[in-house]
Amino acid sequence: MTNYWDDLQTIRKRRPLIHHLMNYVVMNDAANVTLAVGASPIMAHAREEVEELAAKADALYINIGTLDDRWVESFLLAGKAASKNNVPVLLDPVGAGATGFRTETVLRILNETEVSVLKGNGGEMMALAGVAGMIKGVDALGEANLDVAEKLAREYGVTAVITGPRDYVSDGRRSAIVSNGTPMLQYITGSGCMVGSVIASFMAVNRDFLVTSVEGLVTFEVAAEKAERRSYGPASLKVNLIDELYNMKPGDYELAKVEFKG
Ligand SMILES: Nc1ncnc2c1ncn2[C@@H]1O[C@H](COP(=O)(O)OP(=O)(O)O)[C@@H](O)[C@H]1O
Ligand SMILES: Cc1ncsc1CCOP(=O)(O)O
Ligand SMILES: [Mg+2]
Repeated sequence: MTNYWDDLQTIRKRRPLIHHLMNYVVMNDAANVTLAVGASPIMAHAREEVEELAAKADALYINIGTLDDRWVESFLLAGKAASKNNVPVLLDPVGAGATGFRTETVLRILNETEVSVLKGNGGEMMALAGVAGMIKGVDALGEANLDVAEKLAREYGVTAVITGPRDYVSDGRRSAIVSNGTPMLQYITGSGCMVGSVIASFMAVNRDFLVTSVEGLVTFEVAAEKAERRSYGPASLKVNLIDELYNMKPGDYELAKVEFKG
């Protein structure tokens, strides 16, 4: 089912264009991570150009992290243009549940555009499933579970990806749990945003979104595990992580810890 290495090679060969509407905090890191896996990032959120770019991209990544009214207009314009042109969309609901504006914006994007993958941390995804109080700003206060991923997948017609110590993935029919990664990822701002860039790069070359979600999670997290061995703390982890993504080898995928269900 998953063919990590073949899909990574396809990314490196085709260099798909990944249009990001990415928050200001993580914009530079997400671009570097996208380049390191072999795809081609553009970070663009002006309403004057997002439709044109999203329509021609190989995947669209909407991350609401530093939203305001103008960004929201751009999210919807880009999402609709992508949907109309069969471009897959990944949505990261950063801080959903922390404010009404964030939750409402996520629900508008889900209702008005064709989102393929909804990826958030445990607190954000629990909030979207109707469980309040598990988010502080952009950080989760606890873990979710596979039932929540299945519920969200069915309710919104998406592949739901809930990140955390273990990642829960479901398309409503099939599910998977990914147990790679390292706790030190919690000390880098944007680790969730960056794994989104890797998943979006896989979505650009394979339309089985349960598979591409697992491929993106495993690629990012195995690279993080390797990077941690050479890192003194979070700052060097981030640098080493980009290097390890760039240097992924077929044998690295033997470290994948994935349990498929259904
Ligand atoms: N305790 C942990 N152990 C291993 N990996 C983790 C841990 N916490 C987070 N991760 C990994 O870090 C990345 C970001 O996840 P998370 O921290 O949930 O997102 P966010 O940064 O959006 O809050 C994911 O790849 C996730 O699997
Ligand atoms: C700190 C912060 N504030 C607004 S967006 C952002 C980055 C969030 O990144 P992540 O969701 O990967 O933790
Ligand atoms: Mg996040």
